Amino acid sequence: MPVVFVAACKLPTPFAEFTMHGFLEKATGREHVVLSLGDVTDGAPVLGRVHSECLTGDALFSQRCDCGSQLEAALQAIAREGRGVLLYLRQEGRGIGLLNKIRAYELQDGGADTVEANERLGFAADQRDYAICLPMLEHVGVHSLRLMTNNPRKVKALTDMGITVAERVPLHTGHNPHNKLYLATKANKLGHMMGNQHQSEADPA
Ligand SMILES: Nc1nc2c(ncn2[C@@H]2O[C@H](COP(=O)(O)OP(=O)(O)OP(=O)(O)O)[C@@H](O)[C@H]2O)c(=O)[nH]1
Ligand SMILES: [Zn+2]
Repeated sequence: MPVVFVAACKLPTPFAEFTMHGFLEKATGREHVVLSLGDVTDGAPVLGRVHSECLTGDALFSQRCDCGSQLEAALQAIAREGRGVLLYLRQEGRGIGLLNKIRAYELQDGGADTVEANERLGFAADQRDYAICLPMLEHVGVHSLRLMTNNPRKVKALTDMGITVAERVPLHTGHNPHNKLYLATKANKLGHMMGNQHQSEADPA
């Protein structure tokens, strides 16, 4: 088992009182969490978000990306529904870590885009591995998601490991003048879907 469950507690937030489930990834020592709300074990597709850590956007209000705004919007949507899960994965900088992300930002300050910067540093454009999601979702009893994301590779990664993604729910928020090029590059080079169309299993356009 790549991750082991360690402990769970209540997590009151401005949006709702979630339950926070903590996990340890044995190979790396990374600590991940799932926030859950309501009964997510009844088998019906669960509104969910698989969020990759972004210290700058999630905690420090950076406008270089859309992460903080997406995190808040996802938690609000789950709270509105009264039911859902958010996986917070410690995959900072698409898996390259905070200091390398700062190196990548430095290159971007000199004109590189987000993909070129990673490649110049010797990394793939996206080094994330979603394998840990399966045991985390199994632990909280979720097998089917309505996934809030614009990233089709995230949908494919979860589907390939046996999670049903019943619907992709677009998550367009946090656009500002500082992240215009960043978002355009995600759409052009990383395949992110910037349209607002919801996609369901029955309608996999
Ligand atoms: N290497 C690198 N990582 C970045 C950069 N900007 C944001 N990130 C990281 O990218 C991750 C978020 O990925 P995104 O590509 O923004 O979005 P996503 O998770 O693939 O897709 P969504 O589900 O639609 O949000 C976080 O781990 C951020 O720290 C960057 O310029 N370089
Ligand atoms: Zn970010």
